[in-house]
Amino acid sequence: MTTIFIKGLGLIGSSLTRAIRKRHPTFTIIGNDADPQTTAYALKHHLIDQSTRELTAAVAADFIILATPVTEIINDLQQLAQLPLKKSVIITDVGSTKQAVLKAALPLQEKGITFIGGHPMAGSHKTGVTAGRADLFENAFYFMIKTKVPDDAYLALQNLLQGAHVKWLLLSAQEHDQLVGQISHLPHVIAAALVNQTQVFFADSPLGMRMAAGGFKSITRIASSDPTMWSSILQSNSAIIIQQISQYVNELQKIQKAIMEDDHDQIFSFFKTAKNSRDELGPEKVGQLPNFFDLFINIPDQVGALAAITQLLALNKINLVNIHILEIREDLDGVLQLTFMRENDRAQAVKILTHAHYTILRKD
Ligand SMILES: NC(=O)c1ccc[n+]([C@@H]2O[C@H](COP(=O)([O-])OP(=O)(O)OC[C@H]3O[C@@H](n4cnc5c(N)ncnc54)[C@H](O)[C@@H]3O)[C@@H](O)[C@H]2O)c1
Ligand SMILES: O=C(O)C(=O)C[C@]1(C(=O)O)C=C[C@@H](O)C=C1
Repeated sequence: MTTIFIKGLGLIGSSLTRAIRKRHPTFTIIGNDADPQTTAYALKHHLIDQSTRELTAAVAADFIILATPVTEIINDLQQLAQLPLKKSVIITDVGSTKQAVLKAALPLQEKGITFIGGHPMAGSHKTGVTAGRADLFENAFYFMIKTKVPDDAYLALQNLLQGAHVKWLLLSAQEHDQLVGQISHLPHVIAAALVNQTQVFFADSPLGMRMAAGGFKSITRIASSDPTMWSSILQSNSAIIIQQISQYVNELQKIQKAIMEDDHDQIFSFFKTAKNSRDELGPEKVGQLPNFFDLFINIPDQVGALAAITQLLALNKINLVNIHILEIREDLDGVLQLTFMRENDRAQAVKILTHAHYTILRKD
């Protein structure tokens, strides 16, 4: 009997358990998450077989998967080194930075325990167990970090995650952090900085940002990502990201200078060079953007208002992936973001909620 212990049943952890379940239905999955609602959901939907609040439950495992924010992964690797784990266990993580994680895994490796740093290059700005899906990683790259482990350990991990249908790529922790610093961490900093600067720009006319069309929304989608996760990522890849921010600021200064000098050729070449590179990437290679469908509605500032909406959707068998209150001020209505997996679910929800006299604000 193969036993998996997984800590962190959010977007990534629950997507992995879903993929493992598909390929290895007989494996026992023990789940650990700080949020009791998450473990309850995971049990109810058979994503895990047992839930536990204790890391010590990992001693029974053949595979341990750490899928919490990076700082927590680092913490757990240190704790795991103190436990009497199975000699044959394979430990892996999904954290978005790898040098700091590998450093924290050293005490385990010194004890002869196999640790393989991992990172699926797919995800979303959505979080939590309800946003997870078995096909989240399909055709995405999945980085594995080169370490001194028995060759068959890589194969065993790949076999475990076969149901995720990823493209495996082996690289060093340093190469990994440089690469994802540029193509993932820096873009998240830029998106958040742009939203913050826009917010300041419109400080006296708060409606300004709401006028934004496709351009602003495309470049800032990832500014909706989880602040806990992203603080953890930047703090564990600080030296690299500091350098990459400087190089980006240089690029902005170049275009600022060209505009100040009214240098048409420089301005044209700035956009032309970018267009050529971006066009080469092609939409099909841009990575996994899961098709989530958002609906924004007014929610009255009344006790039970949220429950009334979720009950209405549940009664009509409409599956919600995520629910998020965006604004709620005393005595004023708030904005509720409802996320659906399928466009049809959202269309049904619009019909039902309109019929129940809720105001639909927008669909994204
Ligand atoms: N979101 C992405 O796009 C993406 C992609 C690849 C890798 N990652 C990495 O995957 C990891 C998880 O990210 P996610 O997007 O699934 O986040 P998430 O917020 O959806 O899930 C994290 C889960 O961990 C739980 N958790 C947090 N602290 C905990 C603790 N101390 N003990 C037990 N459970 C705890 C949370 O309750 C939550 O269920 C992060 O390390 C992140 O860097 C994220
Ligand atoms: O699609 C998104 O929203 C993501 O941000 C996914 C994304 C990224 O592409 O930067 C985010 C963090 C990861 O570690 C890997 C993937």
